Amino acid sequence: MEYMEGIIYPDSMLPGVAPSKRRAIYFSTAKTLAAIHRVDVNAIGLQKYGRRDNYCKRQVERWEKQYLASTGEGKPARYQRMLDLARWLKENVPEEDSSAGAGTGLVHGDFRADNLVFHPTEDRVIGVIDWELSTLGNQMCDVAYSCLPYIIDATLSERTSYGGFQHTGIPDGIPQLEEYLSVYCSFSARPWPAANWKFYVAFSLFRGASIYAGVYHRWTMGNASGGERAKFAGRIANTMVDCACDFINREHVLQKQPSMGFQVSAAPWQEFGREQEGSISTKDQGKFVPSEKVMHLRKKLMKFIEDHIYPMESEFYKLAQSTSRWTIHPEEETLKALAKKEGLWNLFIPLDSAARARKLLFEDGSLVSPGSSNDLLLGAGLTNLEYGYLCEIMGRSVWAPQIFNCAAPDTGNMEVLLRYGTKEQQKQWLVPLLEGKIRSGFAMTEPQVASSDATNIECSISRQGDFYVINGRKWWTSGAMDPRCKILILMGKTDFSAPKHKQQSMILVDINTPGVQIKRPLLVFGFDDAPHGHAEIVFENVRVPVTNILLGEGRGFEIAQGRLGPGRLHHCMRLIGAAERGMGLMVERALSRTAFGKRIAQHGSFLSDLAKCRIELEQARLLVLEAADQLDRHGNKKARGILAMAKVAAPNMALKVLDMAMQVHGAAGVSTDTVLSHLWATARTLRIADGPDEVHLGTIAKLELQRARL
Ligand SMILES: Cc1cc2nc3c(=O)[nH]c(=O)nc-3n(C[C@H](O)[C@H](O)[C@H](O)COP(=O)(O)OP(=O)(O)OC[C@H]3O[C@@H](n4cnc5c(N)ncnc54)[C@H](O)[C@@H]3O)c2cc1C
Repeated sequence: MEYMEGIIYPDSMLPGVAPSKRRAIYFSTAKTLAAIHRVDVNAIGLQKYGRRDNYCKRQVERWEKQYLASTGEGKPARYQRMLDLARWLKENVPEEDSSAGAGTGLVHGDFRADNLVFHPTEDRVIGVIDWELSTLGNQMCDVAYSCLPYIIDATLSERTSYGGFQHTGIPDGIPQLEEYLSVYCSFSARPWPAANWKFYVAFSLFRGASIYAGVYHRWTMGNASGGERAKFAGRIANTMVDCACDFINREHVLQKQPSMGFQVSAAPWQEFGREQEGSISTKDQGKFVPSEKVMHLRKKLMKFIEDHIYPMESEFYKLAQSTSRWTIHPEEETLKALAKKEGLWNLFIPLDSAARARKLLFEDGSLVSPGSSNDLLLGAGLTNLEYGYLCEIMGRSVWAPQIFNCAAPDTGNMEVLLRYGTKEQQKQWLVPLLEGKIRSGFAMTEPQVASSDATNIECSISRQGDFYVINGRKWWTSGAMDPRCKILILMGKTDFSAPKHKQQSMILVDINTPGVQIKRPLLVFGFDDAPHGHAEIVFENVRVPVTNILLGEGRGFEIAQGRLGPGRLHHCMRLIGAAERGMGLMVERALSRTAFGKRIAQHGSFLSDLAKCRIELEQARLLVLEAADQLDRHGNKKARGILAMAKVAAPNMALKVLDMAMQVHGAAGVSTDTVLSHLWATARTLRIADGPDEVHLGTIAKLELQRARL
């Protein structure tokens, strides 16, 4: 046991808690119970903690005895229906109770809302208290007991009705009983409990009644621990008995199968796992089967995002919509430190680029980055294909990539410095970028010319002695509004008279150089993407040292090719993740919302649209993985056709899936109350940014025609 700082929700209706949080709280409760039930008691030395078999039989006898001891002559009145109930229970103990096999193990014994401690800011259980009644035995008793709020409201107070959610209506956001049970079944790998549900619920009410009868008895003697509220315990005890008797007499208590379009199969845990991972698995053999190492990182990333980033999203948005929007949320830096500690850092760096930087920067031992191992700074030694499986996960939240130091445009800029930077340029700019201490921008696009054709760029870079002087206007320089942005890679012309593809150069510009004027942040469908932003910037007689040129004058196109290949693919990978998130939210909504008498998930039109989304998503994923594989094996130039295909397919697919997800959410979908609209807006820009669709389609068609001519 240890002290845990957290929240306890004493009322299972969760008054004052937002609906989305209520849902998360209930699902976390179900997962926690499943986790307790999955504990291998032998492995932790608890095999002798109790007898596993005949748990219910023994429990009914024990609680009947307790009841008899708390009621009768000279004590509170004994209720005949309670004794009838005990008899019914003894006669109806499920057969499975007599064995010590599946479904038996660690039992908490008092698993209810106010025995759970939740994280102070995230909706997940961090502690389970009050293990006084724990033992080994039939775990379905815990499950039914945890479902009692649906059947009865047993809070101690003076009321006439004690109906549970099934009587009063489910508070907004709290899942249906069926959903709650499905989550439990999925996470515990237990079959759907319909067969003996009547018994387990009746037993839970019986046990509750016996406990309350004891509380009431102690109150009559003046020593109840619950204070004055204990005076209501007698009445609740009898209400529980009545409720159990009614329950037993009901024809239907739980659907035979979980409906709502999902089936709990023989191995629901595995099913759930597969769903969570999309089509990715290491179990099979084939071309796109990630290694154990990659799968390990993937799971770690997923957990990190679920545990640390999803719960912070609304906080990040709140700051980004406030008057302090252009500042960094302190938690962002904390999470970066945590990600680094967990080895989830700079994963985008391809093997070959890491090798060059390692040689230039670290081999002579002159440069050791304080607090971080050099190997960590240069990523995990992954190929583009391997990174594909990970980058996808980061795409699920617009806030995630930067936490792992894998956000655009920093990744592309680091890639340029890794591949083409001199030792001095690397020391000055690459190292702090790798460490996540500064951020960067890429300034190519100009408002006055069609910038999808970079030969149009007009910004001039002219040499004057030991300096280059830069004049021009750029816009959509992403990340330049970020207070941590210190360096820009600028593309401009060093020689207007040279052959078309030799006029351009790239140069490093310290954002604080005199003459760099940030004019305004641009908005994407109203999103300014604070605190990073997309800036319009004027460069007026900006003087930078000649040593800031990258690779040499006239080499801008050469660098652009190197920068854009992996960078483009990273966008595609993230779009797969954004679409996966959309799918998840869409399904969750469709399963929980009722329109015209049935769940949205039960309407035929939804099912066919959902299936089509899944088909398109899987198609796009395969294309993206294939492109990454070809990039690894053949390089940028040879892989340009498939890269172009992925770049067209991924945003179009993501837009379709996210649009459908928004549709299922109704008006909420187009609001900023869900992440969908922001993910959609970002996906829409990627039909333009990093080259419009038409340019990529042109590349694909050109290659196709060339092939026909060969
Ligand atoms: C959110 C966002 C972030 C961005 N971040 C950056 C950044 O960090 N740095 C940066 O430099 N730029 C950035 N950009 C700019 C982006 O790269 C350019 O918008 C893109 O290259 C297109 O250039 P353009 O806007 O000048 O469109 P134009 O070149 O004017 O093209 C407009 C349209 O013309 C059509 N077209 C163009 N070429 C063809 C063709 N060959 N065949 C048929 N039709 C064609 C297409 O429909 C195209 O959409 C960003 C843009 C957005 C929206």
